[in-house]
Amino acid sequence: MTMTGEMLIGGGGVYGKGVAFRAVDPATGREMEPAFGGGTEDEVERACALAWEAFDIFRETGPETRARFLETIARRILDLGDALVERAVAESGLPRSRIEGERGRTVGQLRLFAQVVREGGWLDAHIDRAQPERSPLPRPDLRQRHIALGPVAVFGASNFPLAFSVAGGDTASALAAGCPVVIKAHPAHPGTSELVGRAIQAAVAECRLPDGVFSMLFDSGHAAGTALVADWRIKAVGFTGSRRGGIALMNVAAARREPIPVYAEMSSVNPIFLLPAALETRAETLGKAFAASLTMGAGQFCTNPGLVLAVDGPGLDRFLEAASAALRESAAATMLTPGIHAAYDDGVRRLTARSDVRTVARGQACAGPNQCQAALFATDAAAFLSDPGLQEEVFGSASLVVRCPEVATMRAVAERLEGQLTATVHTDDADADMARQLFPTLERKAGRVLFNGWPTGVEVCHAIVHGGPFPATSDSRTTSVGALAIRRFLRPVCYQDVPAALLPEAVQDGNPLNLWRRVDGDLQGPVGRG
Ligand SMILES: NC(=O)c1ccc[n+]([C@@H]2O[C@H](COP(=O)([O-])OP(=O)(O)OC[C@H]3O[C@@H](n4cnc5c(N)ncnc54)[C@H](O)[C@@H]3O)[C@@H](O)[C@H]2O)c1
Ligand SMILES: O=CCCC(=O)C(=O)O
Repeated sequence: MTMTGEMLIGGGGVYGKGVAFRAVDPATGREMEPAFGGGTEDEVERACALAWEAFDIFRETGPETRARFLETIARRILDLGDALVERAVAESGLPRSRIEGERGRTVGQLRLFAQVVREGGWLDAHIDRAQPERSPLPRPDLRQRHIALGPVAVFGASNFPLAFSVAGGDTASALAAGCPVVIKAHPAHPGTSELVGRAIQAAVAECRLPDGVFSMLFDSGHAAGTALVADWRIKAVGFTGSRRGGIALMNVAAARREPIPVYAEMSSVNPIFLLPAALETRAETLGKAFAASLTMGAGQFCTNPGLVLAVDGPGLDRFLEAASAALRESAAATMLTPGIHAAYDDGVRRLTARSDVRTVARGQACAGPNQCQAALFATDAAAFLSDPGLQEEVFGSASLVVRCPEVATMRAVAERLEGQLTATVHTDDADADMARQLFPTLERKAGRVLFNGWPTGVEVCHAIVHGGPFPATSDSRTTSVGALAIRRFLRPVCYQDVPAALLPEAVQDGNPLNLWRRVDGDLQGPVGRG
């Protein structure tokens, strides 16, 4: 498939009339062909109009049609073969093995949502039948199902050019819910975006869905994205990126005549709590494994372990020695964009310059442009507690260790932390009481609480939560990864005394979709399904 630099609007390709830009290979600093035409308000308007036109038809497609559509996207992404992998590697600086793994995750994610759509649990069908004889007042016939919210604007992330981008979790869950998607492609990987976008466009045509089910816009600035979120036809937003970008879009959404939900995943330092007995028994193993998690993918994971808390003493010293030794061996790695690299270097410089923060170790020196040289810092709890600036994420392989005088201080620090995607505890049996005391705080602070593991590497499944209180996300009630993500793009509708001929299938008497439903308070199973 050749790249044209065109945006995809409905079934067609349109070369944007706005400012053109090229992708940059961060490993060489060179610009790549072709030039991508930036979107203007006219093109945003056209994409939103088509999405709105498609909405009522798409949202009422049956579960089987939508599931097949998601599976068709998955197949067409795989059909792109090596061309997709090569372009994604060149645009992101990520190694081939990582991109191949991410492609598998993206395809698996689409297939998971196909299964979710087929099962129909997301419809959440309830029926409370009429009780005309009830006294003192009769009860009307009441039925409830969930429907799609409307067209969704998705902002692809820079750090997962496949799994969190054009056909990533936000797009997959919105399409699964029955929402048309208008994606604002990330300018760091426009070629990858065009390839994947064309695969989705082809799947729309193959499944004979309305053209407006999917559109994709380019813009290296913010105008097209802002106009998209402001458009009255857009009813929700999915975003992964910086805190500043997420908050800017939340403000645009809140200022609309009809405010809409923004599901923004933004910033998290993913604290690691090393409890004393765990440190005592395996400080060296923990130090080495921590360094591996910290440097994975040049640290460009929102789950990167950017903060470590432990009680000061010989166990922590051994941990730091092992982590430092591993970090000193770690090669510098190419970051996603020159901008992200500059932000990393700035963050590291800021920490290095502080008198209350010590540089414990650095990775190997950079050997090429835009490389991340890993950095490990240490401070004490008093300094950390006195300056909220020390909680700020430095996106990349940088982490701060906080030396605490006692376990109670670890808990006090935990209480002061901002919302997080993850919180991790390393324990041994002898730490059980301390872990129990920490637990309620960690549940309040994070979307995922892990024991004796590392936060990088999110499983895509039913039980996962990739979310958390602000600023990890803008809405802690949900997740951007896993089956639950579909709920973000649905809302309940109640049908009161609606004639049988007008009732949607999910709440018709004969249960034609064969769903689990609650009828007059009793959970009733579908025929032939366990
Ligand atoms: N939490 C995460 O998973 C995560 C992932 C990637 C980057 N980041 C952070 O974000 C920084 C920049 O990286 P990035 O370019 O991927 O994120 P970003 O937030 O700058 O951009 C993400 C997307 O949002 C758009 N956007 C940003 N600000 C906007 C605004 N004010 N109005 C309209 N649209 C806007 C961008 O054009 C892009 O499409 C990194 O250095 C890192 O700190 C965090
Ligand atoms: O960067 C955000 C997502 C992180 C992730 O999916 C992972 O750790 O696997």
